[in-house]
Amino acid sequence: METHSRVLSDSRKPVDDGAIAIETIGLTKRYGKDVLAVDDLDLTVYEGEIFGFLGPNGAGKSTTIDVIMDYVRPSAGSATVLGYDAQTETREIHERVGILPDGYGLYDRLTGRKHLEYAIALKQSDDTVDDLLDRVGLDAAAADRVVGGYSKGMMQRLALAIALVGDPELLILDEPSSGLDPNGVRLVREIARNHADRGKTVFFSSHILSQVEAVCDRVAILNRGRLVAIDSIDGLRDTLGTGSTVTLSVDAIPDSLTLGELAGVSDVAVDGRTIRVSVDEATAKVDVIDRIRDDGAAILDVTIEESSLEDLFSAYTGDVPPKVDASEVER
Ligand SMILES: Nc1ncnc2c1ncn2[C@@H]1O[C@H](COP(=O)(O)OP(=O)(O)OP(=O)(O)O)[C@@H](O)[C@H]1O
Repeated sequence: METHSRVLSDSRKPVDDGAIAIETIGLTKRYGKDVLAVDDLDLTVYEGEIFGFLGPNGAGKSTTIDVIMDYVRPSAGSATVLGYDAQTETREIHERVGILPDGYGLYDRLTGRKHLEYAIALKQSDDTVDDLLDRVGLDAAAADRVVGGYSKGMMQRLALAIALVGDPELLILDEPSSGLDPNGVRLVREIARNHADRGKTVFFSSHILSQVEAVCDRVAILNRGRLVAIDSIDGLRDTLGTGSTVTLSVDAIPDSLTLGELAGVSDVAVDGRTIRVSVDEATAKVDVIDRIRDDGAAILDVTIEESSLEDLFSAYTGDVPPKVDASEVER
């Protein structure tokens, strides 16, 4: 398989290259001699974007976030957040950023309410606890219990509420959907959209493509510490031709099936009264449906399966991403 070692060009920059929310230049982080967690990363995120930061486990996403929040120091390169230097103007950054970290950092013996009260005091915000609870779907009774008894989903909702305190200019979400049920996943998306609709920035880090693609304007793909692509999801799919599969049930297979002639169609397979069509251009999906009707078949059902993150990763890196054993990672 072809390996894309260069960073593909960005086909969907905001029309008006507005103010910059996050910028890293040559950012590099080594742990000891052997681990190169982030490797010469140049990244620009614009204000008002929902920016997806995608990569398999161990790609360096959390380390990048750790550097831009000054939780760890880079080995080389620099980062700015909202125009402030990540290393020398940390206070200014922390006042303006809300972060949902990977791993909750919550205290078992404190109630959810106490956590929020502390966060509100720290940010000197006029938010109310009840309003924040409401935004993340935690009820008041749950908030009065200690966090030690919370489910993973409840902890994630509480951590999200803490990130929202003070209505930050930049919201950093590191694997925000972990532990959440589908309603919680939807809630994260709504919160991200609502934030961006009000001109604020969301940096959404995840290894799950479906969650990123549903909400992000642009994405960067990180692999083994290196930026391998930065574009919209559709742009990535189009560039790579990893495309989607359209599966159609029809009343009868037409005598002359002319789908193979369509631009953007790479493969057609027929099984009984099911037609499976691989397309490598987003616009070809609708053309496939039109053409089958023109060929004389009635369509009874259609499903569309987009290429998975694994397909995209494989296309960019030429191999399956490495899995990192959590026990190997000292935090
Ligand atoms: N404190 C540390 N000491 C040593 N190595 C580390 C440390 N933190 C991270 N690493 C290593 O750096 C690399 C990048 O890890 P990082 O956690 O940034 O990746 P990630 O993309 O966020 O993945 P995940 O989603 O699994 O957290 C991995 O190889 C990891 O083992």
